[in-house]
Amino acid sequence: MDVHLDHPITVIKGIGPKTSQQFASLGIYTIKDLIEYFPFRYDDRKLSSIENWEDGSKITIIGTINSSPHIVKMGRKSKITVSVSLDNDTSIRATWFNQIFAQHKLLPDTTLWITGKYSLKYHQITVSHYEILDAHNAPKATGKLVSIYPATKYLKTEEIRRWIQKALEYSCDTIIDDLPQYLIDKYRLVNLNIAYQWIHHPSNLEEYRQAKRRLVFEEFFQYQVQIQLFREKYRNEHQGISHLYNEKFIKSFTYELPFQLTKPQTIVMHEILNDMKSNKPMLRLLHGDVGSGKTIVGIIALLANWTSGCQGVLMVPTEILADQHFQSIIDTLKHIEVRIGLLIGRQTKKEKQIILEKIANGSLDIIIGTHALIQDRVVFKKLGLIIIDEQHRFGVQQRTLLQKKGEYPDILLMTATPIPRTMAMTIFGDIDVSVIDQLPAGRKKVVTTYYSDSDQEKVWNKVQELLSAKQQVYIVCPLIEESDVLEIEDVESIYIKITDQFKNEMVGLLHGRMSDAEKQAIMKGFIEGSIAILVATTVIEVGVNVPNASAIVIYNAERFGLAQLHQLRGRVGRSNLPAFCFLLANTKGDLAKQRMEIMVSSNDGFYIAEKDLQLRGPGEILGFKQSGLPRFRIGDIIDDYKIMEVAHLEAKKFIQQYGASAENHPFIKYHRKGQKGSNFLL
Ligand SMILES: Nc1ncnc2c1ncn2[C@@H]1O[C@H](COP(=O)(O)OP(=O)(O)OP(=O)(O)O)[C@@H](O)[C@H]1O
Repeated sequence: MDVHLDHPITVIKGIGPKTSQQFASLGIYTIKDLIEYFPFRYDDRKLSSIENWEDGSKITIIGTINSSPHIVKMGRKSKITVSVSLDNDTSIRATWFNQIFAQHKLLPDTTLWITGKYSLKYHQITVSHYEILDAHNAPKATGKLVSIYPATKYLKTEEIRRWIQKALEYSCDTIIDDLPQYLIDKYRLVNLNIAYQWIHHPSNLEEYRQAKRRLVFEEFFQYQVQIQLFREKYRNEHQGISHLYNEKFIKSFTYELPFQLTKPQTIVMHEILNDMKSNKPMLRLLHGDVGSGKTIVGIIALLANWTSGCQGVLMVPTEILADQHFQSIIDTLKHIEVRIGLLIGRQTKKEKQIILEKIANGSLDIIIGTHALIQDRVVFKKLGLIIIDEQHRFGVQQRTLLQKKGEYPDILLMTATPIPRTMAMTIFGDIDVSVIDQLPAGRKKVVTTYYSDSDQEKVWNKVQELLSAKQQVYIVCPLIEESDVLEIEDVESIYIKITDQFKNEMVGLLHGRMSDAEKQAIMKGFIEGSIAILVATTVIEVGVNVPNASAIVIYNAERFGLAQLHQLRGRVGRSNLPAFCFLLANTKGDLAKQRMEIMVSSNDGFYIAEKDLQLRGPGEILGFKQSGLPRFRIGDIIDDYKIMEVAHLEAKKFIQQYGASAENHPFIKYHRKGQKGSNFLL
């Protein structure tokens, strides 16, 4: 039987219901899914010649056991040691830790491959992998670069490797390479079949590089064609709503604001209003550093939308933010008769029912909410504008579902992720991008300093001084990635310490495991000023706006990505008050010190992200990793950005050449079938 890439993995002999279920938990259903489950690293298990053995390095040898195993057991721990003679008449000691079950295999005269860490002092190898030499079969996973896959409790990397090998054997005759030939020639890409073989079993680094280059190009090109086609269609083929908004009203509203819009805010506002006026649906990304004043621009768009007789929504990622925006929008618009509603998960069934009815019969004009807005039950009378705040926190499907609740409504995505404009345009396939690149006048730089643990006294003195001046303070607890439970223990113990230290102040505690009602009560207290100190985990990271908070203390700052520290720091300096950020950091290493220095020297999100990138290596900065930029199977937007640029340009040409029929090109069609649909902006 011919096996094709879109066949289910169960066509492979040996994959039964149990294994296929285990693969399903990794999102693997078809042969293609399996083959495209790429290794995340390679273990170099090529035979190492003795002159290259260095203390502490990983080496691979072939040898024959020449002693009986010496076994030491300590409770559940164990150690097996044998002597292994090598080709050159010397011997080396080999030690296995905690592999007591191997003792029956490690018998004298057994010849085996061994990979492990070499100790010069003891002339010993600590075994991480071994394979007994089999006269009939080549070694399976040694003597070469060995691919290592993300494994699970049930599917070990060896097993995954074995099934992928089978899948490659089954399908190698039927794999069709339909990437346009001119691209293969122009970029000297290796054939798809070879790329699959090499990515799983490279003989050397060059094969790996060539395979990866081909597969990344393919992935990015296909992504670019699809999003560019989508955008073309969304913008050009569909009639959107031409908002005939009340220009005079908007003008006088902006005039009466308690502050003057900054120049970039004004420019961006006009860009958005022009899009809204046009009958093409808007699809725009509004990008601005923390605290640059994106929200007011969003509010103006919502008002314009309302004056043109449509409903508008603002969707935000957390209930804290929804509450906050709801309150502040009501406050900003208190002299206007616009009807504003809130829809969030915490509301009772009855409350929700009332809101849903009002949304459906058009008696609410602006609705602020969380994911709750996406549910089927939410039906709008006339949805004209969607604003999504912190857009990267939403999945693509969620955004699409919201968009389908209207007839090609205008869409404005807002983000503070520090990605340069041209990069955003490339990555998102020429989406329109607006940037607010200036903070409101009068904003002072947040004065940032870092302290070692032993130096904390100074920080708390300054905090006391600010509290005495009736200002408020955030205290952010260490980031503990492995465990929510530990994080809560930490935040609670810091809360007790702070309560004890500042006996005369109200201290609030906020973390992710609290109930929504508790969180809301605490946030309300902090916003209204009855709580002076807020001890919190990173739940306050995005969007929280309490202008009277003038200082933020961040524990274990060295554990955070700089982009994330910048976001956190953005919680202060949101008014004319002088603002302070105190980083409590363990800066023993040079790198940690350098990173803290960057925070001290700059308040510019782009600059910080760039520096973090340089210092920690591409793709590693938390801000980027968490930012929800589209994720790919093999390509990495940051590491492989050059390929993304090329793919972006080639996709543009491809669409020009083929027009709308581009989506029927076998290459695009084929991939679309296999596409899991998670990579798209919309
Ligand atoms: N032009 C302006 N002049 C003075 N203050 C302004 C101006 N524009 C906005 N503000 C105020 O600045 C504060 C921050 O604005 P906003 O919350 O919109 O920032 P943001 O860009 O959404 O930031 P974040 O990404 O951190 O949520 C608010 O208190 C807002 O009222």
